[in-house]
Amino acid sequence: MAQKRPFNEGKRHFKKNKKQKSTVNDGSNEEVLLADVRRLLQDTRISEGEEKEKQLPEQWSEIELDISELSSTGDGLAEKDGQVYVVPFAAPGDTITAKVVRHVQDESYTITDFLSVKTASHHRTETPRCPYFTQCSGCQFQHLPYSYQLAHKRGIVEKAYANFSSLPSSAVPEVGDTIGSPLQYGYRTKLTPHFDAPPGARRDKRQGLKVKWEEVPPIGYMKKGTRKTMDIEECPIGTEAVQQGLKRERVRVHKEIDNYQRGATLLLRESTERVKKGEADADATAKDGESGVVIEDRGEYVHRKTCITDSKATSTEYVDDFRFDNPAGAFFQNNNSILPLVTQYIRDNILAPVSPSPDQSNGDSTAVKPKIKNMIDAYSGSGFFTITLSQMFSNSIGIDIAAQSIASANNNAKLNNLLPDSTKFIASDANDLFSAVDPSKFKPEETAVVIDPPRKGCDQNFIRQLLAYGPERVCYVSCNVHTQARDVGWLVGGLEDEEGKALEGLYEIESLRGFDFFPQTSHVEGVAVLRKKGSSGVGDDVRAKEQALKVEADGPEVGADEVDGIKVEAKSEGTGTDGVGAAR
Ligand SMILES: C[S@@+](CC[C@H](N)C(=O)[O-])C[C@H]1O[C@@H](n2cnc3c(N)ncnc32)[C@H](O)[C@@H]1O
Repeated sequence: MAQKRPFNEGKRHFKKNKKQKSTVNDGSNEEVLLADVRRLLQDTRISEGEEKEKQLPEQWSEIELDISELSSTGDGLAEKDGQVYVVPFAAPGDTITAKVVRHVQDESYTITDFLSVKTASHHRTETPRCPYFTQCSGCQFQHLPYSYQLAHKRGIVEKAYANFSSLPSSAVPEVGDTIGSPLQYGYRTKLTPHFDAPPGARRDKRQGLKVKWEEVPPIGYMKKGTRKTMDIEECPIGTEAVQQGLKRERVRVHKEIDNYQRGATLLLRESTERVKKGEADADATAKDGESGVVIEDRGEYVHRKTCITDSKATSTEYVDDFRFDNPAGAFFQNNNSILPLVTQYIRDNILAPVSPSPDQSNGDSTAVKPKIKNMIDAYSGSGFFTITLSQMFSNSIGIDIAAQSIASANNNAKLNNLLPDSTKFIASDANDLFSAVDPSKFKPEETAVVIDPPRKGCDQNFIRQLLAYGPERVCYVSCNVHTQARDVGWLVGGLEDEEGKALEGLYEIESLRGFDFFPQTSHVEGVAVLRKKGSSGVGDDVRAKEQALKVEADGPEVGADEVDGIKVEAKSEGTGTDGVGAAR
């Protein structure tokens, strides 16, 4: 049983009804967890003014906890005596033996380490495939059935909009079922395990000495709840080619460790060679079993999959029949198996809904000419959405701050036979985009905007400019549904301009759902489709904005690049880093 003593002896602990902190948030794990903790505490909170001395278990003591729910960060939550305990690798209904790690005094919650399951929940039905599950920080849900994971992720999207959008519930539609990943293990096309320098390496370097490796360090991922790297020999969420790459890289590092002067992050990125069956190089199939090559039968093609470890080498991925070539170290979506589902979903939803006319009773709505003919893909990376959606639009423009990604995007447009006068890419900060849009060429009522920013979401300035431009439709894709909810909240409910004056929101949420890009983890990719409020035509307010934008867009600036109605400052540098799954 847990030993108890007054936490922080001598101090009185009150359950306060204190004013909650601002929810203008950064979508960090801590903030998301806190929202769940506060909501759980609301049910147990004692009335204002009432005092209670809180007895909290000692640090590092063992306690038993009854898990009542899963947080949006993937942890089990247990409430006990007005304190919430955060327990990794748990399931609602479990009784868990856990170790107390840290009390977060001001917010009445305690971080614990998972030790063992005392009584198993009926949800705990799966045998984890990974031997490191419950130690490695990468996966949270290998003990839970996939249907449960998907339902939980729907709840994450619901809570994100309830906690972080600042919208009334009436403005948020029912969240759709989470679309599952066709592959639930063996899906991840990129892994980045790392190893640390030996103790004293910095001092040796400062003294000009060669770093001494007494032994090969652990090569893997962070151990849950620590800053230590744990040795990982296999990672079953990686694709077969990537897992083989992990084995080879481990052997190589073991041999070459003395050549390293510091710790390092290893890159394991799948690359695919597509060969038509029956054609000359189809003897590729004969290479099945060849070390490092994984053969996949893809109908009329054979896919030969290998693992690249040089970040500058080119990796190739096929999404349906679209081909994407990227430097292996650059950002590209990591779960290829779900990408055809997400692109098809966006194709089905991005245009204003069109009702088939009576002579189209077969439901073929393609004969109805949609009024939207332009697409702007802000945060385009190497063109994934621009290219997979471009056939739907007369003009598509992708913008990304990373010049390297834009170079790849231009190359990818060529590889997919897209015409340069209809699909273009520009290296620029998305924040500069809408102030430079010429609405006479890119009419807002004829334009849909796709947004797929990094985890931190959009800059407020970007949102203000998007509202000023006012495209007919917006499709917001995000690997962080909490910052997405915040940003969508501004697009729907408005925000302040730079002088603090209220800017009205222009949109309503048409649909909202998650896609499970990362099975076995608590991550969920959100897709929100927005339409202009009451839209079918162009209102006076939009016409006024068009007029204002025409004035702003008058005359090219020095050094500006003009591409068919969009004038932007070309940027020569960018991050180009992977914004997803920092643990790997
Ligand atoms: C999550 S990735 C999405 C990339 C692309 N949509 C895809 O699916 O491959 C986010 C992208 O935003 C870009 N980015 C980050 N900040 C930006 C900014 N201020 N303006 C334009 N692009 C930016 C990054 O370079 C990265 O390519």
